[in-house]
Amino acid sequence: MNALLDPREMAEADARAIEGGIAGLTLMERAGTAVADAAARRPYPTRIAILCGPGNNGGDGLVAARILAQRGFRVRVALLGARDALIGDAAAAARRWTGPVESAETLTYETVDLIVDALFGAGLARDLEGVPRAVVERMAASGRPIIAVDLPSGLDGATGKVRGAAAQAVETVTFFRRKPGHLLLPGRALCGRVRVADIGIPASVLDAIAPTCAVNDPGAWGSAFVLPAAAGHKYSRGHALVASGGAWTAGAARLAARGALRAGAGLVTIACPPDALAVHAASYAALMARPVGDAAELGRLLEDPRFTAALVGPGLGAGPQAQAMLAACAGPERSVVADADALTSFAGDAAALAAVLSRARGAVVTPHEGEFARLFAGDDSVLGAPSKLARARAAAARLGAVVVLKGADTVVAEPGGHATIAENAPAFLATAGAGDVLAGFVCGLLAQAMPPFAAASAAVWLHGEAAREAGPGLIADDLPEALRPVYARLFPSLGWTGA
Ligand SMILES: NC(=O)C1=CN([C@@H]2O[C@H](COP(=O)(O)OP(=O)(O)OC[C@H]3O[C@@H](n4cnc5c(N)ncnc54)[C@H](O)[C@@H]3O)[C@@H](O)[C@H]2O)[C@@H](O)CC1
Ligand SMILES: Nc1ncnc2c1ncn2[C@@H]1O[C@H](COP(=O)(O)OP(=O)(O)O)[C@@H](O)[C@H]1O
Ligand SMILES: [K+]
Repeated sequence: MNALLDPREMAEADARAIEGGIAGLTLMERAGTAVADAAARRPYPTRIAILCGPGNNGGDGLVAARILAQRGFRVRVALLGARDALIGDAAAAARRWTGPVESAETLTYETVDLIVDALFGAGLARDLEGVPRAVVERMAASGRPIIAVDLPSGLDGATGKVRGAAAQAVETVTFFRRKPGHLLLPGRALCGRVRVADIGIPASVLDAIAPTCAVNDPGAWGSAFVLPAAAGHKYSRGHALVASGGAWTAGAARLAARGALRAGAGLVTIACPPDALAVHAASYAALMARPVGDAAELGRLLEDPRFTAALVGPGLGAGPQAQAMLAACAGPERSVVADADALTSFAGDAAALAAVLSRARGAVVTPHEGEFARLFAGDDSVLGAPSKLARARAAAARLGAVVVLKGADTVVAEPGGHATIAENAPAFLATAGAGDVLAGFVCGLLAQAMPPFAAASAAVWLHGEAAREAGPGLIADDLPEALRPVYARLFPSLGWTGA
């Protein structure tokens, strides 16, 4: 698992490494060396200004300054605050810097080729105001390339939000593990390229910290991924049901159904109003279609226990009918995915949605920000949570279900607080129907009995990879097809031998 550490967990990792016998100053020396290496690799960075803050982030900058000066670069150090106010390891790093120290407040950039931003890192405690904010804003306005130490100063490592001001970096050097703020927008965009430097903190410190947030990649869910078994048959791979709207809005369900089938469900049936039957039956040979007039008929169809997962929402139309369809799908034998109109049907009434979902074997909801805001309207403890990560976690706890909060930085969270953050979705994935395919991927994985949190995370990652595979210009129809080469790479990496 590729853990992401919030600043509190990172401080604990530092502390545990120090308890284990690695001096804090040694960690700082390695951190500063990694920053110096990154600066030295930039094209022609002969004149480097290093802006150092009052804490250990500034200490890293002072170490980098010394090393770069030793390597022959023309280095200027500019400090925010008084030199004799530095304490601990940062004070020790300052003693090892024998050159002049300017004031960050008055620094000018005419003769600077590269800036190292070592003002604030994990210790950012409040919004930047006054002098620190002005320093960051002038640095940002200088137009010079900036290498950020740990985080662009002013960026909150836990939330990915800018607290007052932050300067766009071309590169960010962080230590040991990335933080949620490196992946959550706007943080991800502000960091530029992120390098993770090994500063000698042993990975074993993570056993005690037990981080609950991870990068969404196969390391987060690969062990739960269900590979086709030699002795399997189509029913053992699960039967997914996708509820469709009428003939005019049937495309959404078709995209989802095709996604579920490509994701590996053994069978996929579209349940649709009779007027849409012809369009579904004629569209895609591998899909089955069954006419279902209302929720009661859907319930009767689902008396067949071989239906292992159901998706309700895409193209369905919001209202009591969609609520009843979702309720008909939620049973102890079956996992459900509630998307789109199924979520809007419960606008402002998340408790009612939670009650329905609680009857399902497993439940995943897949809102985009608009659906999320509608569903939790009036619930400030969810909508007012400090980050996208915190909102998704609060929503998952409220619903007792896995929440996929979509966007360029899709967060998947489960009620216990575990979460993944995606970083592989290309911007061209924002296209009509892409969300329907994603819901279908989730449903297809749930149908194969993959646990909901793993299934939802895997679906989001696969969706991003499929988009990359399809490339710019993609439309939603391309996504299910593009899953095949993604699976062709993924399966062997998970130990599948083709048997
Ligand atoms: N031993 C360790 O803990 C290590 C820490 N490292 C570095 O240390 C950093 C964390 O150091 P610190 O915990 O000292 O924190 P920072 O150096 O990030 O910031 C803390 C300082 O900034 C001040 N401050 C916070 N918010 C402010 C605001 N809005 N306006 C004005 N002043 C503000 C605080 O009063 C404090 O003086 C990491 O980001 C990393 O760069 C690395 O050297 C690796 C080892
Ligand atoms: N800027 C972006 N970069 C990458 N992926 C994005 C971006 N914006 C949206 N997405 C993804 O595109 C999909 C859009 O889904 P959704 O909003 O439900 O659209 P639709 O209802 O048209 O299918 C989601 O998976 C979302 O995560
Ligand atoms: K910084």
